[in-house]
Amino acid sequence: MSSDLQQFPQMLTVAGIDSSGGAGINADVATAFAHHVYPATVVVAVTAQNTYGVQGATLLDTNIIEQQFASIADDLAIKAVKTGMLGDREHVEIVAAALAKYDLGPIIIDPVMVAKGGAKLLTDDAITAVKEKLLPLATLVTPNLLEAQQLTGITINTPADLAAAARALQALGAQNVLVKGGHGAGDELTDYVLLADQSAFTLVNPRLDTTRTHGTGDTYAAAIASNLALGHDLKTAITLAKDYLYATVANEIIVGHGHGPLNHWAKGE
Ligand SMILES: Nc1ncnc2c1ncn2[C@@H]1O[C@H](COP(=O)(O)OP(=O)(O)OP(=O)(O)O)[C@@H](O)[C@H]1O
Ligand SMILES: Cc1ncc(COP(=O)(O)O)c(N)n1
Repeated sequence: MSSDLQQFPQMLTVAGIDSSGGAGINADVATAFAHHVYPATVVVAVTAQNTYGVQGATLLDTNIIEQQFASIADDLAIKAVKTGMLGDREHVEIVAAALAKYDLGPIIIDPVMVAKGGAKLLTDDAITAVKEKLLPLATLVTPNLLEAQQLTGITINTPADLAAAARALQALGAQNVLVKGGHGAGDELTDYVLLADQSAFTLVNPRLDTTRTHGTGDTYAAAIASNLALGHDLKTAITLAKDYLYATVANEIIVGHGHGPLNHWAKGE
């Protein structure tokens, strides 16, 4: 009986498709494969974009989104799930309801709001739904600095502000918090992690002089989800994901003419 066999590690990404292949579901699938994890996908949005920016976006009908969740939950053995671009309030609520309904393992919420080129990927009125419906389900939330400010109302200028914003995100219901520092100033980028047991640590790396950073946030969260699907604890999953992400930025590939995609093969194998 196949059900008696050990299932290959499986993760799920719930996000948008990027026609140019560098961000969203495309980045998540590439990241999962690089980790030898099998990726399933719930497509929420289809975007027309390239390395210059986002030219168009369509959110899918909510029925087909619910059906995708049901099809996957009926068959696969998902060990971790991550969300990315969800578009608007209605889609945030549909996704939150599905995440609450099915057991898909730890839930990583990447609260994607704005693309690198500046295009809005989440409507303003959806931010309340993210706070009220999604964050209480989050094993880990992974905002960048701007998203952390939007979600908490705290302006982040100092390390103390950063810690306060992370605590505020926990108060909103996220068990663990990773605030990404890619939008910070200076030669060093600092990610701040606050774990459920109230311990905190930072991950610091040099800022690489490159514009090829399309999909860094997606790749980071997908690598964390992949590591969790492989059985790592959360702290190890985050630390390994950060090493992987850095390698994907450091080992450039030349695709497109703007904010190019990452090198998801950077770690070899
Ligand atoms: N130029 C760079 N050099 C090295 N690391 C980088 C660089 N840019 C971003 N990173 C790393 O990528 C991670 C994600 O950064 P960022 O804060 O930009 O997330 P994000 O805004 O969610 O990403 P995205 O714009 O893809 O959604 C961080 O850990 C950051 O340190
Ligand atoms: C479908 C989709 N999801 C997420 C992003 C964010 O990635 P980035 O900020 O690197 O543009 C994106 N551009 N497109």
